[in-house]
Amino acid sequence: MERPAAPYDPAEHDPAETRLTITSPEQMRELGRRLAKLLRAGDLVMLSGELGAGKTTLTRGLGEGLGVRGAVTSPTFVIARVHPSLGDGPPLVHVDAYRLGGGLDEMEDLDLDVSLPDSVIVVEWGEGKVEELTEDRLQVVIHRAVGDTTDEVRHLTLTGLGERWADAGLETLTA
Ligand SMILES: Nc1ncnc2c1ncn2[C@@H]1O[C@H](COP(=O)(O)OP(=O)(O)OP(=O)(O)O)[C@@H](O)[C@H]1O
Ligand SMILES: [Mg+2]
Repeated sequence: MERPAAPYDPAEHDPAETRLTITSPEQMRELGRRLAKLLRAGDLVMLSGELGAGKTTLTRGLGEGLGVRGAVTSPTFVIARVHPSLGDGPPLVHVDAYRLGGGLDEMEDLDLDVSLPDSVIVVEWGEGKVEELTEDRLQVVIHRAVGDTTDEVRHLTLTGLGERWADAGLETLTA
């Protein structure tokens, strides 16, 4: 008799971590297009980094790579925007959690008319607010060189948490 596989225990695994340096907005967008190829329905991507770090620029590339309708812009007047797929892929739900005070409950109340498990969800400013959506998530932290505001260099750390990301090929993004 075959033994059932042991359940995945996050405590026994190091999170998958990949570091990257990006030198222009175009390259950030290109990274988004490539990262999109690793994403699938149900994925949660959390983007952190200060104002102007490039979170929305990266999301624009994600939208292009996923082949969704509508240009990704800063959701200034809305908390979340749904971009349906132009093909048969998952929709992109782009959330700006900056003004999402109460966290997830509020997000469920947004009445997005989309099934979150069937979507790729990308959240800006989501720390402490959306983690409970899923144990598996990809955290992207964007650091900007301090002091030089004209610098286009960004340092990224991508951390894949949970079984979903254990073997997802994040390291291929550095190539
Ligand atoms: N390497 C880079 N990657 C991304 N954006 C860059 C880069 N270099 C310069 N920029 C510029 O920085 C700005 C990033 O803006 P963006 O809206 O993507 O940031 P954000 O992190 O979403 O900010 P916010 O917190 O206000 O939502 C753009 O004007 C972009 O042209
Ligand atoms: Mg933004």
